[in-house]
Amino acid sequence: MATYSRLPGSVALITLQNPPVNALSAAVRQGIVDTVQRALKDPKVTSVVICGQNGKFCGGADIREFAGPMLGPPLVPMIHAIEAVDKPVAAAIEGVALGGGLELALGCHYRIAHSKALLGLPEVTLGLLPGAGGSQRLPRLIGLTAALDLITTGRQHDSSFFSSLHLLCVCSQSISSVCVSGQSLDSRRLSTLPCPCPPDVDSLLDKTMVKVRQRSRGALAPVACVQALMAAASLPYTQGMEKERDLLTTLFNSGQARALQYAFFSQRVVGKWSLPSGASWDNSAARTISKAAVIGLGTMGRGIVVALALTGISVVAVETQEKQLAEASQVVPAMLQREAGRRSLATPPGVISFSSNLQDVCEVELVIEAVFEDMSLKLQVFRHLTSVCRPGTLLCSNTSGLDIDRLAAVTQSPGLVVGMHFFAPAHVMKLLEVVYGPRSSPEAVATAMQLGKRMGKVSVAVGNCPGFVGNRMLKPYLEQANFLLEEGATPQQVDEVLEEFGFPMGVFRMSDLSGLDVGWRIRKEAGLTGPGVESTRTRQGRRYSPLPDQVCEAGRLGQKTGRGWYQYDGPGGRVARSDHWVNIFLEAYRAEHGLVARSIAPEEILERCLYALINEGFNILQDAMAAGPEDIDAIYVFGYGWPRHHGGPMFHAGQVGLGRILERLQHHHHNHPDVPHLKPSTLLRRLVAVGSPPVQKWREFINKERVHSQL
Ligand SMILES: CCCCCCCCCCCCC[C@H](O)CC(=O)SCCNC(=O)CCNC(=O)[C@H](O)C(C)(C)COP(=O)(O)OP(=O)(O)OC[C@H]1O[C@@H](n2cnc3c(N)ncnc32)[C@H](O)[C@@H]1OP(=O)(O)O
Repeated sequence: MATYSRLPGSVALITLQNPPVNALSAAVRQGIVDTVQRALKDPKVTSVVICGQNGKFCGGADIREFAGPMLGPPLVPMIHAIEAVDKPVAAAIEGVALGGGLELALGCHYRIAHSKALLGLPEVTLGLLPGAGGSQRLPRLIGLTAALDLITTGRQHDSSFFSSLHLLCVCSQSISSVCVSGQSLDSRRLSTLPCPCPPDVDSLLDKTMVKVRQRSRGALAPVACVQALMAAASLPYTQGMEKERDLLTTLFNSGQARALQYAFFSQRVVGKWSLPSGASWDNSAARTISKAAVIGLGTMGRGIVVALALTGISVVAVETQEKQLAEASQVVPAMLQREAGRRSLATPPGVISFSSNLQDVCEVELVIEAVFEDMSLKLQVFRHLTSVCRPGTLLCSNTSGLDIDRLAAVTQSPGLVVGMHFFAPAHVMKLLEVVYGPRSSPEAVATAMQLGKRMGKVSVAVGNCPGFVGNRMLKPYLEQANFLLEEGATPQQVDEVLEEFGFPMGVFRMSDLSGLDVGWRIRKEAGLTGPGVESTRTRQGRRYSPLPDQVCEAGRLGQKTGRGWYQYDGPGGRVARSDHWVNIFLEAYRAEHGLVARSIAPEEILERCLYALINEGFNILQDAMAAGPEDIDAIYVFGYGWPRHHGGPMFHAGQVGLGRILERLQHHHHNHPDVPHLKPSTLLRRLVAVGSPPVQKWREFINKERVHSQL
């Protein structure tokens, strides 16, 4: 709703009220219409100020309402009516003015903002465009060039940025004196102004279109944003508004908008974590950490040190290898300085001290072990930590998939052990998997989750199983990609299909980037390859592709060696080029194993890679290793490059249709009975059997099934 009050003198104050961000719900819009009418009718009122309750102007249209029928007064005519009134109306912006909130402010005649307020038009991140006149008014106020950048990226800025673009008036006169002076409002109505364009407007629009298509492959909204701004640059306001409405209608009805809005809410749902034990975000107290330590200063460890220091935590950075320590003590402060310069930090960065002595962690409250991915080494470190740390210190491991409970078992307080699985580069990547073992205490989980939030991460609580959630699902995906090579595909073909779907990198380019030896080492540890293991295509009772092992054995470890599934300009090269060696190698491999190459359709490539991954997601939900589909989807969007406009693997399954996913998995499993990952999960079958409920209902369904022991 919106409340009306009269300030001393002749100013009417309208306050938007819809906690927590005063989103423009039907009730708020109705409140605005009613209170503006009241102000207009009151002869004593000569000017109007619109503000938001609790220090927040407005977070935009109420996204929750997008799922249902549009009720209440529509936004576009409401804003237009405000712009048209003959009493000056000012938006007084505190906190945020985003999306429809900023569009409302653009319909006002004046805008005043608190220096810390954040403003922007982030609709593109929700698969939309600023559809309440924003795409037409903003360029008329700040010019086409600046508007293109703001609207196609959805970037938010503080008020000093917008003051410099003259979006805000630094009011030397009060609103009431504007009225008293009888200044005409004509020039304050943005819809009446021409759109300032640079001389090379066509080239600017063309270049922006190319850029947005490259940046977010397959995404509709950025393209529609450019089209709306083309209209602003070339058409009168009324026709521009028609174009805005048409584009918005198309976007609204697209699956992409639904996917992006789901992604917005799933990011928030995962913060409200719960464990099978009943412990949850609202019943578990977190400790506030001010001193931490990181053990191991390889790539991951260095990033973690920086991520911690950026939050103001002081860090003891330990590395026992002298050479590595010397290098890290040069590199890490520079990384920290660079990162601190990029962000506006609320507190100064924490102090980092470097040491080669594990004893130096004895005073810290939390330790993150980030040594080599080797269980015996990690066990050794945990044994040592439990003997040198103060009782009560939280011990965390950055393992990417090893058993947290085995590490906990060698400590004095297994309840204080959790996994904190960062993604490289750890100070940049948004995802953190917080892994709870059977003995991890709610306090330890809550502390790791809160620490992740402080570091600006999307933290997701996951259960302790090999590979946790992200890497466990990656396994069948990689496996299918390798099988496809055996059957006749090339790395480029597979990668192109996945990149066309929207992944920034296909599976083989991604493997080259991460280093092929990572998986090789894990497979050796699992006894799947290595000396003495027979070179067959069946291992440990299931189909196995030795292809990636053989590529490693040829000394091709990916970008770092200049050769992998592709060739590069040299070790560390970035540009992947197809390599004749790989084609010859694949042909020889197929000949050796009596395989006849066939032409494989892009649909089969996509289905086998994605549906195998999705199927594992259902198994993970069934095993209660993730609390709900939103957790899996957030992990894939924030950690594995899953295209956000496809929502996440589980959301995508719902959009494709669970029946269809089941049918295709059955088909592929029938063709490949020795591949267990293609066998449809029981949960998927159960969901199809009850009519394929929407993804938002799965959590409830799974919990009920569990109670009735159906899963
Ligand atoms: C069928 C064809 C029809 C076609 C025509 C239809 C015509 C319809 C006309 C529409 C016109 C379009 C209007 C406009 O252009 C569209 C928009 O405005 S879209 C919304 C744009 N705004 C945003 O994207 C802002 C999103 N929010 C944020 O970025 C952040 O929440 C924040 C505001 C910066 C605050 O951040 P934090 O303090 O960190 O808090 P949280 O993020 O955790 O949020 C707290 C709480 O609030 C909920 N929430 C936030 N914003 C909204 C919102 N806009 N609507 C609803 N709810 C919102 C959030 O989910 C959290 O909820 P909780 O998890 O606590 O339940």
